[in-house]
Amino acid sequence: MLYERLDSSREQASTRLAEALRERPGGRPQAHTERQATVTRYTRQLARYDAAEDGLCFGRLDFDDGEARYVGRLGILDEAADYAPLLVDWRAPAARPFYLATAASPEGVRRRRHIRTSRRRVTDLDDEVLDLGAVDGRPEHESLTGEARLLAALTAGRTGRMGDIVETIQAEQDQIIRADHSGVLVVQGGPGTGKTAVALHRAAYLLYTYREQLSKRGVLVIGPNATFLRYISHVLPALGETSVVLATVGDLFPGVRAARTEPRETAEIKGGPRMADLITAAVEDRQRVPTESVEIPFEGDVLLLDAATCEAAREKARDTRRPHNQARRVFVREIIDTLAQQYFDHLGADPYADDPLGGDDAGVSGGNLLGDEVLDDIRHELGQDIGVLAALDDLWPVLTPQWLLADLFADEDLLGSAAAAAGLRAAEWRLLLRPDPHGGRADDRMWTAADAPLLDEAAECLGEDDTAALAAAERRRRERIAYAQGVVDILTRDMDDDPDILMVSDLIDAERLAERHENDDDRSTAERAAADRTWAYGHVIVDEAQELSHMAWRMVMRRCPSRSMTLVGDVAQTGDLAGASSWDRVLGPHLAGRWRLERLTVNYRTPAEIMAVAAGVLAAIDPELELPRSVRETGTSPWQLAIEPNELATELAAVVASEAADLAEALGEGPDGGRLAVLVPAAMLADLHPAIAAAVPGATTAGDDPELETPVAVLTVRQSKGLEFDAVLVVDPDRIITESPRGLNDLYVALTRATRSLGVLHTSPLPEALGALKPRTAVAEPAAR
Ligand SMILES: Nc1ncnc2c1ncn2[C@@H]1O[C@H](COP(=O)(O)OP(=O)(O)OP(=O)(O)O)[C@@H](O)[C@H]1O
Repeated sequence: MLYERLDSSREQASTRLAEALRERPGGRPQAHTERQATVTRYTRQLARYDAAEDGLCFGRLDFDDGEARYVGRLGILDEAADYAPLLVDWRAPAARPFYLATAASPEGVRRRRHIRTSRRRVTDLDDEVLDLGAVDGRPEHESLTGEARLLAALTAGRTGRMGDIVETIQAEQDQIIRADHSGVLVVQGGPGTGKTAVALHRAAYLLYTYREQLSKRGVLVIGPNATFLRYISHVLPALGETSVVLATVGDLFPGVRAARTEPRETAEIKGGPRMADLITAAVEDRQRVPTESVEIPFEGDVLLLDAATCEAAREKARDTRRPHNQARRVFVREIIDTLAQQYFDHLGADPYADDPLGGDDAGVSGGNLLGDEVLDDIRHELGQDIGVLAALDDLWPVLTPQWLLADLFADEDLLGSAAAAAGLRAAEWRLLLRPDPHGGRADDRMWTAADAPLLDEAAECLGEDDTAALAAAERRRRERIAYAQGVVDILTRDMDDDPDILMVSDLIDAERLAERHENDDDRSTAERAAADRTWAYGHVIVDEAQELSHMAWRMVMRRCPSRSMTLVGDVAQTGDLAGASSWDRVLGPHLAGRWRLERLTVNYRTPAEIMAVAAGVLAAIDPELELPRSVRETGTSPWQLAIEPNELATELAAVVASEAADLAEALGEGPDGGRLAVLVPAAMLADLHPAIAAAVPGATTAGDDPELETPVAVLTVRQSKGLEFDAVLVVDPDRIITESPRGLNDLYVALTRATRSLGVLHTSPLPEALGALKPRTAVAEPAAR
């Protein structure tokens, strides 16, 4: 019955969409906008219906009073019966007991039923009876909701794409998903505790609950890298939400692609708080006062621009406290006024002299023979004069963020001067220098992820040179008003002057009518937001938030002036040198204590046997940090295998082939078959990948943009952040540790990526923290298998 309703809603939406698309809106801008809104509305509806197709209804609650309530992926009402709910959207308050009711606190629920369907057929039911009196055997984990269904979800093979968890959200996760959307919520949780899942479901919940508000401003989800964003990109569409912007920090500066990589130490410097001062100083350094007077040829004469005039103009411009490009208008006006006066005085005093500026009598003749309009004309001429403009550009150039930084990083003098003002040592700022193949000016592919926050900071200091844009906007506004006035005139033309008739012009005047048409923009909120650096999002979610640098936080905060944010992460997993070791320390400068903390404590991904090994590494990072509790055991111990250095590639390839075969046997091949990750020190990736690729032909992925849906992925630890696999092989943990000052954190991340099995292969002695690992005795030579 529910599927029949879904079909009929879908049909209705398709028909309306087809009608809207056939419509010819004609010349009226409003008709065009209305048609676009209709198309968007029905396209979204259809996406929502399609997303609900699998597992439309997945739960049923039976209450003590005999009421039965069905819970599913969207809400369906019975129009024939007073809009009684036939199916409750999982995000609606009425669905909450499905996630929260427990035997200890049943909230009136007698039975919770998990319903599994496959292609519209019910394939399985799990019942939980919450009435304590009626239960013989109580569930093993009292705190788990829908344990059987949950464990089935957790032990299923990985697919290389993250899935949604609406059917099995746990109580501690539900609290966070539905937490009040105002203010900053920080969610700290160890590996596998569902931080990413919770963050994405929270986005879906907020869009459902505050749709009106959030669909206008949009929701931004920030993740650590493009591979991760691809991994999570299906979750929100599967929940029927398509209007969220997914981005890395490197994507947040529109028009720039962070295509280059750089040493960690350089990125660390770029992420530090002193960079804000460095950029302010770099901008100030571009507001110059000449050491000697500048000679400017003008109309056959020579004007003199002295240092004192420039200094005074610079002070006036700086006093406006406007960004550089906007304050420039004041600087230009001051200089041109002075030059104009100089020329005017000279013209009026002695218009026929050969050497106008040299004479003692220049400008001192008392009254000027010429009128003010001449002075205005001179100003105008000076404002167009190439020589004057060149001098102004030299003293206070119009700058884009890209030009500012490209010049700065390419020029030792500029960089050294700004760095000294910001308190950077030479050894530090020299890391920022880069040889510039582009002649000092920016190419949009020359930037790194750590540059994006710097470009954003520069954009704040520089501001837009909006003179031309303001003039164009004013011109467009006048055109719109003229058009709207025409509309009002036509509508009121044939009406009598009867005071009892309400005229259209009584209701709306041309100016207001024009304003209504101002927002003619066919792009979706997400598209407009992604293209606009100054866009203020309605809510911002940051995943792997521990990785963000100080400068990145400054940029992210600018994207969300309302500070309605959800930040999820784990300080024990910080790999970036500029990242966080404590939330307090990292968020303090931006939020001054105005944030609240929630914790997730249960690890759904990693079995207890693997977490026992990871526990040693966590203790080595910081004994105070808490290990999340694993929800299940597999009975399989992680293992270690010592290998001779010169045999690493061959042996590793053989182990990979045998593990991949085991996985395929256990989980089958194809899209739902298992996924194996080989996590290697970054310096060894290029050497090891070919041997592995040869051992499992056609089944591996590696490189800058790995394809996670292939059976075997060879990755650096950094690339594996936030991801998960059925089986994981970690290569040379000792080298992973020494590759970075946060090497132990990296190792902790690597060890906690698996849902089933973990093996560690090493060519040097195992780090002490991995003492609990047992040798791989059970595994024979691959050839013998
Ligand atoms: N309530 C749940 N029901 C089913 N699966 C869940 C649930 N919570 C988490 N999971 C699964 O557990 C795995 C780990 O979740 P997720 O990646 O969100 O964890 P995380 O805390 O972000 O991990 P990490 O910090 O290690 O990257 C995912 O496969 C997720 O789907």
